Amino acid sequence: MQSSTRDDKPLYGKVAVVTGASSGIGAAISRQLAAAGAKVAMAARRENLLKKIQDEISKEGGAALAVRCDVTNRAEVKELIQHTESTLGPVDILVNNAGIWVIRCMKNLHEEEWDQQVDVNIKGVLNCIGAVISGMCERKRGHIVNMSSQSGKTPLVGIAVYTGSKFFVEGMSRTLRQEVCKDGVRVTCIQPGEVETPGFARYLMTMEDEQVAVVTGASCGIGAAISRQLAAAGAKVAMAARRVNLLKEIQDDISKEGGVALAVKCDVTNRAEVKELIQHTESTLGPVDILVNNAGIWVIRCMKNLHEEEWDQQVDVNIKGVLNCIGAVISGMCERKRGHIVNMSSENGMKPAVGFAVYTGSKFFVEGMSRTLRQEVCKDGVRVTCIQPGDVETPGLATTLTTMDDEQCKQLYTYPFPYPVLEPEVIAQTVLYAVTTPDHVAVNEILVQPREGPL
Ligand SMILES: NC(=O)C1=CN([C@@H]2O[C@H](COP(=O)(O)OP(=O)(O)OC[C@H]3O[C@@H](n4cnc5c(N)ncnc54)[C@H](OP(=O)(O)O)[C@@H]3O)[C@@H](O)[C@H]2O)C=CC1
Ligand SMILES: N[C@@H](C=O)C(=O)O
Repeated sequence: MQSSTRDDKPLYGKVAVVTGASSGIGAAISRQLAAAGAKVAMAARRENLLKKIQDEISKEGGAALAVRCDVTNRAEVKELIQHTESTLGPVDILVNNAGIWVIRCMKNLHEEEWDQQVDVNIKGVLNCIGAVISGMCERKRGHIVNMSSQSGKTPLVGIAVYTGSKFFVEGMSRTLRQEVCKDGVRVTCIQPGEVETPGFARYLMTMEDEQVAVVTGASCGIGAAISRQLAAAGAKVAMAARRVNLLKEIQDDISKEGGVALAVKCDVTNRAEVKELIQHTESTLGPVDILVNNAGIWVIRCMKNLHEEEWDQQVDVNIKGVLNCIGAVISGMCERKRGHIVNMSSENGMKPAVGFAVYTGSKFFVEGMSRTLRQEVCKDGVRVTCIQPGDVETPGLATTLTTMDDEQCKQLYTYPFPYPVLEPEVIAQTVLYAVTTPDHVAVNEILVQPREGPL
């Protein structure tokens, strides 16, 4: 069995187990992980299909192992992991992809189908986690990726038991994440919409053609990282903020790297300035393909302390500023039948946090508006993505946490954090991933947090 020889591959030397690997998403995941340098144990009941994929991966210079396994059989799952570990090494990544669904209303009472879906989608996932979790925690390293579904978030007539099983995956995953986050183990849920398998092999994260992106809040922190990343991927980037001196420094850096960037002074709370930003961008770089609404501010202070001017500032930037930018690009994007709006939300768009009430409200606004806008423009060729970061090391984070004067909040939040937080580049990568997927693909939400700071 050949294994990856180049150690510049991101998963070089890692061992991955992928269930449901004989077709569809599981086969595509296996190929992608092998191409990234991992040694992949592919598990499914149809061993003949696995061996075909194994041969294809080997011809590409990858390392794959075909293992017949029915995930509903705990003994077979334990054998799968033992065989993998003795052949390839300790398991670093488990992808619980095996799953089945039947489209039939419950009132038609095909209870044996209920049992089958529970056995594969719930017990099968638990069997696999049970076989790897102790080893991962002992090694202080591991990643469990559970294939959930859009049905893990919203109900759909005819697939009640399937939906229930994916809600199980979501709930169990969120709890397991909290349990093992300090053991060096990460837990990720993937929530696909309809997927036409067989898979597609095009490598993501590269831009098909020169696209024009506008990034607000680009003078530092996450916005600066996004600008650099998009420019490096080939986009022409208009960077907007009030501190144009900082923008110009970043523009120079990008130019030295051979990229194309424009520094534009703009206060997103000023609608006229935003319209001028877009007009200048379109006349200089071309029609706007991507808008990244990144500019945002927050103040850590309990509402009862009544700093109402801070409330207004956060509403003006995080809500009105976002609306001003969308208002300046949405018609053009719909006319061109092409566009991508990326709204920088936050983990605080998903949960409350003492001291962040108005900020949290602004991010909940972003989430609700984005979900609705997405439905309005999805047939106009326009996509809307929300990025939901946990704590990210930026000037904003450092400033707000070190200048906090609210006693109640000072008891709650320490800085630096007791665990590693995210780098701005990590968030920039999520934006690049979302905007480089093919037009028919919509990455709607990406929640990315410090491993030890899960929701
Ligand atoms: N850091 C974190 O932990 C997290 C941040 N986020 C979100 O990420 C985004 C960026 O945060 P982060 O990089 O940390 O913040 P920073 O404070 O480091 O940077 C904020 C950026 O926004 C710009 N900005 C602020 N107000 C305005 C305005 N009125 N008009 C134009 N630009 C403005 C600033 O530029 P200038 O002052 O030059 O105008 C700066 O470039 C925000 O939306 C934030 O809510 C979400 C989750 C976590
Ligand atoms: N880290 C928060 C801002 O400080 C956020 O999650 O947005």
